[in-house]
Amino acid sequence: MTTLLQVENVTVRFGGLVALNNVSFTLNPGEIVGLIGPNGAGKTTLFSTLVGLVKPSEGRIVIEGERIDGKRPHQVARHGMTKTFQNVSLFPDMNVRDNVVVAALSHSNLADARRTADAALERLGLASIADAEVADLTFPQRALVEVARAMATRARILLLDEVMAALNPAEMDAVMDVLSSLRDEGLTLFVVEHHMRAIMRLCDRILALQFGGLIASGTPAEIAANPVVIEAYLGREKSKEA
Ligand SMILES: Nc1ncnc2c1ncn2[C@@H]1O[C@H](COP(=O)(O)OP(=O)(O)OP(=O)(O)O)[C@@H](O)[C@H]1O
Repeated sequence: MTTLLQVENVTVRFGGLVALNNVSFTLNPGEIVGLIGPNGAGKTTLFSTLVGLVKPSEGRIVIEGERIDGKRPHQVARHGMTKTFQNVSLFPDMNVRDNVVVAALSHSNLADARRTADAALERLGLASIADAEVADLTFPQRALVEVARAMATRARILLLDEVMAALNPAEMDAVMDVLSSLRDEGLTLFVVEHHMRAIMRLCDRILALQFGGLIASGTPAEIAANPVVIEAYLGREKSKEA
């Protein structure tokens, strides 16, 4: 399979703190990859680094043969990778369509941006609420509008940062069905979610971070059975739930 994104030996230091330590992995077209790890493991830093909000201290990030590390977020978006923003991405005073139009304006004039926005809303089953105010939406609708905004940038790699955080299990299942269908159409999703059930059900592959380093990578079943991951993360979650 052709590699879409290649992350090679990426290290990020904030002063003396090593937030990411020599991280390497690839993402392929049409897969959903989860990123897990305890609080402070470096998940947000990795997402921010991928989209150009944080510059790596060392390493290379390559999309289809072109280096994107050191580029700014709007340039990275033009290479096809964008990220949702945890809880803060939507403009509450604007309606759903305009929230998505704003994202599409990064590459289009207004008329094209409106068409792109309407197509994304239609694709995600949100056409009927295009004129609704964001403040009036349910949590699952908000989650899908965030995904629509990311899609409207024409990204092929969507980094989803806890878009399902506020959802109940049934709502999560509905959003996961939509995400799976986007994957089946060829989009690549890289997902941070604290709900382990969602991560395990949704992802084709999972990467586990601890103290800024990748400690494991594998299918959900492999990750769930990995003693290092259980010790670092799942064990704590299980003991929290108990
Ligand atoms: N801008 C920054 N300046 C200094 N230190 C930072 C900065 N951003 C993150 N860090 C530190 O880097 C480490 C990794 O943080 P990060 O937020 O990436 O972890 P995380 O896995 O996303 O955690 P959480 O699950 O709590 O969101 C932490 O020790 C954090 O305090």
